[in-house]
Amino acid sequence: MTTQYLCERPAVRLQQIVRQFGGNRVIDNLDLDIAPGEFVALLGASGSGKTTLLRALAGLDEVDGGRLEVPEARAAVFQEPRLMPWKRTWKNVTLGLRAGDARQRAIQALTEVGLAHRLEAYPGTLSGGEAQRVALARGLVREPELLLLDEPFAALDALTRIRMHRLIIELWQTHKPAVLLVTHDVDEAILLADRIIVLKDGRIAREIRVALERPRDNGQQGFNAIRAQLLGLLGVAVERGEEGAQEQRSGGESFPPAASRRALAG
Ligand SMILES: Nc1ncnc2c1ncn2[C@@H]1O[C@H](COP(=O)(O)OP(=O)(O)OP(=O)(O)O)[C@@H](O)[C@H]1O
Repeated sequence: MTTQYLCERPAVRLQQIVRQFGGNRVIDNLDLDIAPGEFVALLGASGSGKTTLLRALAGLDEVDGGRLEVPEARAAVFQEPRLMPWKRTWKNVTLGLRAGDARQRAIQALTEVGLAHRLEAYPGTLSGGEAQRVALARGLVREPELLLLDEPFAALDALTRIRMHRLIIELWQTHKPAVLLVTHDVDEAILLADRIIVLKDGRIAREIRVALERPRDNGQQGFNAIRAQLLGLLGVAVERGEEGAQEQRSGGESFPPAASRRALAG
């Protein structure tokens, strides 16, 4: 499948990307454009190549073929915050920045993620959600044109995850980087993304544009239809009536139906 070009100068342009391990072709002639400021979510079964693709975009891994155009200013946040335990919070944020106004910039980024009061704390004293916000601040401080997120909310409890969804949208709307979010969570993808890409065997199986108004919630009209479409594409059977029934019980975003909550966790 060939992705249509979205604009003259995309933030990301992948052409015929190939990545293989031994004889196993994990990314298979993949084409993808991401527009500046676009929020794209990547869904797919375990082993479909999501992390491999994200790591290539982050510059953490090579590709074996094809052409990869990415902005120099890019940052990645992973499922685990990857902080240096012996460095204070603000120092973790400034790692790799030139001195000068680094501390000021760290304070600003930490304030944006609601952690101005934790500047001097060591990572070991932070909650999981706080540590992940530090990781986000460390990304933000680099003013990335491309923000790569590999299941950054997966290890958090449901309420913290909801707060993080709101925060990420707020930060995205302020800074407008292009975002590529790898997730297993169908509802998370619909809540956050402009476009959802379903990856299968290292290829794009389908793209869905999410035209729902923001702020979004999973009770919104149109949400269920997109969810059903995605679950179908992902091969997750949902019993007739179960979706609606669960949604009525839970209401709001906080407790999405079990079928879509991490539907694809491997
Ligand atoms: N360094 C490696 N060496 C060998 N095989 C690898 C390597 N990295 C990834 N693979 C293989 O590539 C395939 C895709 O892996 P990848 O981690 O990209 O999938 P994924 O879609 O992110 O899966 P998950 O949802 O479980 O995280 C898997 O079959 C995996 O075993």
